Amino acid sequence: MLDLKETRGEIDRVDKQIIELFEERMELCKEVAEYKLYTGKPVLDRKRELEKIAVLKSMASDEFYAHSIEELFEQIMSMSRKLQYKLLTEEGINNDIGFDIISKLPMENVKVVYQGIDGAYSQQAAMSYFGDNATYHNVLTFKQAMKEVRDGVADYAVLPFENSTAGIVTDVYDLLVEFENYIVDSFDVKISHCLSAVKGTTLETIKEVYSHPQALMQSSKFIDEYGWNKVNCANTAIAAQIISQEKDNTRACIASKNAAKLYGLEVLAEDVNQSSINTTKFIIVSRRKIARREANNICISFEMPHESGSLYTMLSHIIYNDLNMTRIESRPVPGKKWEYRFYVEFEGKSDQPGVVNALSGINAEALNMQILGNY
Ligand SMILES: C=C(O[C@@H]1C=C(C(=O)O)C=C[C@H]1O)C(=O)O
Repeated sequence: MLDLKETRGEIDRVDKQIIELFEERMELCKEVAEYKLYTGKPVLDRKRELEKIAVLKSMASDEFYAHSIEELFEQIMSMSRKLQYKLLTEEGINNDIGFDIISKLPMENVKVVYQGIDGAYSQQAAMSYFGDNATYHNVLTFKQAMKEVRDGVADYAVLPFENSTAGIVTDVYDLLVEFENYIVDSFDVKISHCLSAVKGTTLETIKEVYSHPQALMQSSKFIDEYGWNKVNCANTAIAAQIISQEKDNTRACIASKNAAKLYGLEVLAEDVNQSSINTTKFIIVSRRKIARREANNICISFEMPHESGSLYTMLSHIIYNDLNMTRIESRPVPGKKWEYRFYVEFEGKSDQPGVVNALSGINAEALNMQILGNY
């Protein structure tokens, strides 16, 4: 029988050679990086990589090894690119992610826009964040809020980003890519929904419930128990306004207690959301590319070639630079069937070397990378 210790000793000897050769290869890659630094040639040369892989695979003695060699060299070349991004970053290339670092968001006499009407949760969120020294106005769509921020009509928009029960607010995710505005802060608001209707309505007379799709989802258990139809509205407060105008006791709405009061409705049931920890994360959006000094979250979006392993390759930049990923979401790419845009959030600051390395790597290797904010 073979001696395990002896064979392992042989493996150790081979591994030492692999390390020496790997380091020798990486030193050569540094020379390539230097060449690229002077010529401005991009780090990634996928054509060269594919040619190399084909040649290396043809040197393998069987199919199994050919496959392993492909994986191994994909990794080795990925390491070599990461080293090159790091060197270019150290030389000041790709360093300027362009955020102005500020100590505090300007809050005095600012114009704040929210979606919905009086009594909307977004209004409540906006007022709790900016307080009495801001002026507030509302628009009917998230897109209009984004436009007003872009055009300077408003300094900030306060938009819902994600709910702990119903998940992400997909329209807001899409708009963050469509508009060149930036997330500058985020905060949580505890949400408690009420079922409200005009006087004379009871749980027995109701047939339809009006609200925003998110609020309907968050209260679906309660609504479905009674078998009521759900009717989508642009906003919970708009739903309350419609119910108060229609004066029809087959209809009710899901909205805040505050909205019920504002539109003269009676509250028939409180806290109808299925989760008692129902919370919505709101974001503050600005057209200025600013980041608070203590901001420690970065959100990016990118698309990728439709190839096996491409998401893995993108995320490897985050892992390699020791960054803690806190969110990953995907949305369909407009006009492209079954292709997705990814949204990745990780901890870090825009001027941190590891962040700069990761962003330059993803920017070079993904399609349409955008930094959505450092908040
Ligand atoms: C080293 C280079 O940079 C990258 C890494 C490669 C490698 O490690 O072999 C090949 C092509 C480039 O994507 C190069 O351009 O030669």
